[in-house]
Amino acid sequence: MKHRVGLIWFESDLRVADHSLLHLAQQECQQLICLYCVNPKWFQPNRYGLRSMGEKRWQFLQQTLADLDQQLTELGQHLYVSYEAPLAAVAKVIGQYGIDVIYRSYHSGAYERQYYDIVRERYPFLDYVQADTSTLFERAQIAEMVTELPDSFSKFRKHIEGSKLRAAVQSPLTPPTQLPPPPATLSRTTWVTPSAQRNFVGGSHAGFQHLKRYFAAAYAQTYKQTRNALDNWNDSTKFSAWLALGSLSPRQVLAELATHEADQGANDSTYWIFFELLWREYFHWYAQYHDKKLFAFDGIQQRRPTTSFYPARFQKWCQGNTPYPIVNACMKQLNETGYMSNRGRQLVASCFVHELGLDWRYGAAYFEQQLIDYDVASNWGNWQYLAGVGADPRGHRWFDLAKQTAMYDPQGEFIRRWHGNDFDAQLDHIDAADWPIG
Ligand SMILES: Cc1cc2nc3c(=O)[nH]c(=O)nc-3n(C[C@H](O)[C@H](O)[C@H](O)COP(=O)(O)OP(=O)(O)OC[C@H]3O[C@@H](n4cnc5c(N)ncnc54)[C@H](O)[C@@H]3O)c2cc1C
Repeated sequence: MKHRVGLIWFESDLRVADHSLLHLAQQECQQLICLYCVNPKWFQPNRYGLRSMGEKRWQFLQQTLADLDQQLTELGQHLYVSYEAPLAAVAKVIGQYGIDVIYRSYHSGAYERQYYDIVRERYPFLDYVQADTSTLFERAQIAEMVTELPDSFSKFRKHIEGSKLRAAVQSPLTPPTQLPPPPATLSRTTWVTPSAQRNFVGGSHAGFQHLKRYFAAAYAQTYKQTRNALDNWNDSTKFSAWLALGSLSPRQVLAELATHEADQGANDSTYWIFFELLWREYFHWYAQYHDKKLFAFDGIQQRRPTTSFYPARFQKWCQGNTPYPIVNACMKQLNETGYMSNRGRQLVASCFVHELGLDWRYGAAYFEQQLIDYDVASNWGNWQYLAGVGADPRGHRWFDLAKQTAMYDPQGEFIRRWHGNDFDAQLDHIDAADWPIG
């Protein structure tokens, strides 16, 4: 064996199937520690005064971790969860167990990458192995676009399609049959798994069941026509939460899509699922390419928006208490379920920036807290796009909320279901004593 004790540092790759690093660790290590760090920072107020890990997200993550532990147990391993800051947790494990190699998936988040870089600097004598486990492509397959990322999604997609790269996406790997054992002195994490939301249950087990069920039915055949609906479970795939935590890989989704196409036929709609996965793919490479600019007010455009921050407006938007019923309904849906449709996200983000004149980063931070499918690349990339500081060649997207309501909720059903019509008469409250100013 090449290594005595290996460390696999899990992050957004919480599965055992289609995970090349687990296969490597199986071949190379006598013992292995499977570590996940729950960063205490996630639960403290961030620069936007929000927590990055809201309650629904935390529930889904806990279910996912418990499921991963179960999968690892079947392979002779278990998941060791640390509640210390990642650098401290990794340092402790390295020191206590004499780690000589660290396996870690590439991450799209700049801060997650920074943790890893610091570890590498502090422990230059260890071996390090990285792999692309959360994208369709590995960096070597699209090397020219990784080093010179196209400035729009269309150019990226055309390159992938023009070079017929869909066929180059590798088939998902099966899980290893066995993993090297953990050191005998490594304590086992005990689990108290929170009960599940009705539809979204964290972990590969539930994710894979959902994937199979979705493609066994005919929903994908009409996906393109139904995907913009605001509230129905089967109108879009609902794969995002499992993809975000890596309990499903995009290659697993693509493989099931191909099987579906072989069984039930390929059409515009089935193609469109691949198209949407390419959006996800683009944002993942975009986040790695633009690094911390993903979080900058002026984005990648070096053009500062004319928006600002108004605490009362922000609070009303978060609560679904604006003069826009469709926005209120979407926000209440998000707060209650941890999910919002893609169309809903576009509408509430457009309202945030254009109608309410708010600094887009606060909206992105609120999504980060609330969404169970929060994904650093897709979230901040889409917000930049809508705020006009990202990869949108048109500059910005301003949705006409009245028109959109007529199109997507013509009978007002969605708004009624989520009480979008319950809002205060006034958006900005000005006390007479404060007026006129000066
Ligand atoms: C402001 C804003 C914030 C967003 N934040 C996130 C986020 O944090 N996490 C996240 O996964 N998606 C995010 N999205 C993208 C998209 O809204 C969700 O992926 C989608 O609604 C999830 O539902 P679904 O799985 O049913 O999607 P489907 O319509 O079934 O799409 C299939 C898959 O394609 C990918 N996808 C679809 N649309 C997009 C898109 N615009 N950008 C990137 N990937 C896409 C997702 O992985 C999705 O699961 C955001 C979009 C907007 C406008």
